[in-house]
Amino acid sequence: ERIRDRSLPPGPPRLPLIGNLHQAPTDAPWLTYQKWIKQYGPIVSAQFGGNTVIFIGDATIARELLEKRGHIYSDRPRLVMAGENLTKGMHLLLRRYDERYKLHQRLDAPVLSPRASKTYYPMQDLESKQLLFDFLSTNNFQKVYERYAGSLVYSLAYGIRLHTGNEPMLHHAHQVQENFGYAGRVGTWIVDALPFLNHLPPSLAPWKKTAEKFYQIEKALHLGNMQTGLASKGWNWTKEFSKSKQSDPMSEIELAYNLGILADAGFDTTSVQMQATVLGIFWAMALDENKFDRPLEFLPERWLEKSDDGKDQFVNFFGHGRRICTGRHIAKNSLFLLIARILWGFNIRHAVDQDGKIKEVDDLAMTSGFVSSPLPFEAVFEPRSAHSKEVIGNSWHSTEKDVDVLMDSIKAQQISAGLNVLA
Ligand code: HEM
Repeated sequence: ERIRDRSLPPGPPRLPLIGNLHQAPTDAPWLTYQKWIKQYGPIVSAQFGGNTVIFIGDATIARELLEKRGHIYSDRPRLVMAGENLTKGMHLLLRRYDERYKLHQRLDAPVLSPRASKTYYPMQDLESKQLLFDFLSTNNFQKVYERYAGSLVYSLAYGIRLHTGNEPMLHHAHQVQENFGYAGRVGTWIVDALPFLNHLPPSLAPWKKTAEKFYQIEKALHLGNMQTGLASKGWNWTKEFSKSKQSDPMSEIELAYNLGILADAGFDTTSVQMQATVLGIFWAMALDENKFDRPLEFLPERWLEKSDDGKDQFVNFFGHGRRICTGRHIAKNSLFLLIARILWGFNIRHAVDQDGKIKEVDDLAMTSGFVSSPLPFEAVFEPRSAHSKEVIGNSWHSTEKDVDVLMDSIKAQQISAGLNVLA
């Protein structure tokens, strides 16, 4: 603690060399960071091995720093295991904020703009009709939502629909996400705390073997999907990107990773926990008692009136500034359509046990890692009436389901909206 840099914000006491590494939480880290923010104030610093991390727990400060001064705060720290050994510098989320990152953003931007995102309605319409139809026969909502999200981005990126949610490709993608989460866990890899150890030969650096195994699994997924995308009949992002001049300087594998990361970011996104040197703690900001009355209560009406009480409330659920989620327009359109259609078609109830007693749900129980989602719980989806059941069935059976036809209709829509379509 004596060696703490006095110019840094306050934070928990440190040990020599390792700093706060021994306190690095592997489970629900946001709870520890929220505790530190309550104890030390809205800007907290901690030292994880060689990395200094600044946590921000106030929405106004986060916007001030991460948006208005985004040119300084858009970089990522060095993550040797996840960023270098596993993804070989090709993971968009972990890329330094440099010219190569900007090239990737320029490649993605035309298909993710608000105007382009609007044209994806035919795919969102089809997938949401299947989602409602699936709810007539199952309450397994995790799987139903996941199939929706996966099928939507895989159709857009590669022209691949996921009909059941049991496809081996989805299993492969999950394995990749899991490996990435494991490689990115704070406090797991000594080489993240002491990067010079990465110069050791593989025989003395066992983590390199793990990283290489994970790399091969991921490479096979992205390259295989890109080939399918290029061979598919209809329009898709793979074809569009391969015609873009932004992809000229990229190798085949770099382009495959760009597409793969984009697609995978699009379907396993319950909440993304990014590593950064300056990290906005959404959990603390969204539950800030100074800005929200009774923050843990479900009071949707709190959003109906724009707050004029001077409290700058947290609304940045997709991140801040230059590293903001680039798929947010697609995500918001999906959420609007799904929420409206589900509420129109279904009553959602607690599950009950054999004695008819309600099975309570802990709505704060979440998985930990880069990507975090609710721990499994049960719920019951019941059609609101015989009429809604009939409409759901008829809409699903009569809708166009050919992905190539739908993707070509999207392309036609983009052309008529004046967008520059290359493929
Ligand atoms: C409700 C759904 C979604 C949520 C809550 C969400 C949230 C986030 C968050 C919090 C980040 C990190 C921002 C940061 O680093 O500060 C992110 C990044 C990202 N998201 Fe999303 N996202 C969602 C859907 C999507 C979809 C559908 C796509 C793709 C079609 C997507 C693509 C990406 C990409 C590519 C990044 C990395 C951006 C970069 O670093 O350049 N996301 N998302």
